[in-house]
Amino acid sequence: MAATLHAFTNAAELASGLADKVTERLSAAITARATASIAVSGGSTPKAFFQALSVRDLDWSKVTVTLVDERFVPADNERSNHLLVANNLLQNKAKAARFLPLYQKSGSAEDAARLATAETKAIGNPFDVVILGMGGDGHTASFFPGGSNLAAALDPATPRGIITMEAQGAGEPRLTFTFSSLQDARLLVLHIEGAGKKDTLAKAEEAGEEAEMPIRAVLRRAASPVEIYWAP
Ligand SMILES: O=C1O[C@H](COP(=O)(O)O)[C@@H](O)[C@H](O)[C@H]1O
Repeated sequence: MAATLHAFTNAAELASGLADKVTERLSAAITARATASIAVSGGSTPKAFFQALSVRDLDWSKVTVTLVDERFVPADNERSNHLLVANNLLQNKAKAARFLPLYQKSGSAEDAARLATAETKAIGNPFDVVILGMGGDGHTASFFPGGSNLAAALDPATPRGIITMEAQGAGEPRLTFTFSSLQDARLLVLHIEGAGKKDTLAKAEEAGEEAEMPIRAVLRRAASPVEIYWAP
C-alpha cells in the first residue's frame, strides 16, 4: 500500500498536526462504534505529540490506549514506555482514558506476552489508530534486525497479539504486538523526526531484505496506507 509523506516545518507543528489528525480519527470511531482504540510507540520521538494530544477535546472515557511495544520492565523503570505514556499522554483531558499495559508482573517475558495478549483481546480489531516509530537501524515496534522472534513477528500468519523479542540493539527483552496486529489499523502512522531518520526511511524504501530493516514489512505489506509524519 502506498505511503504518504506529511512534512512539517518543525517538531512543534508536527506534534500539533498529528494530534489534530488522531483526534479526528478517534472522534469518528466513537461516533461510529461508541469506543476508540490507539496503540502508541515509545522512544524519544513521541513526547511532544503525546502532550499535544492529551489536551484535545474528546470523550476520553471511551478511548483505550495501549502500546505498540514495551520493554520487559515495570512501569516505574525510567526506560518503560508505560511511564512515558503515563507522564505525557495520560494527563489533562486524556486522564479519563483506559490504559492497557503490555508489561505484566510475571516470571518471564513469554508469560507476560501471553497475559498481555489475553488482556488486550478486549480492545477489538483492527486498532483505530496505530502510531509507529522507527529506530536508526530500521526497527519499528520491537521488530529488531537480528531479533530472536523476528520472522514470527513479521509473518502475516502469526496471529494478532503480543510476542517477545530479544536483540542486541534492544537492551531489555521486549514485548511487541505482531505485524498482523498493527498493519490494518484504520489510521496507520509512521512518526519520525530529523534528517537521520529521513535518510533511514529512504534506505528502507530501496530494495533489500525485510530482516535487515524491518520497517520494510510495514512499508511494503501493510494493508492500510502508511501516513508518514516527519519534521526536521
Ligand atoms: O525502542 C524503541 O524505539 C523506537 C524508536 O525510538 P526513538 O527513540 O528513535 O524515537 C520506538 O518506536 C519503539 O516504540 C521503542 O520501543
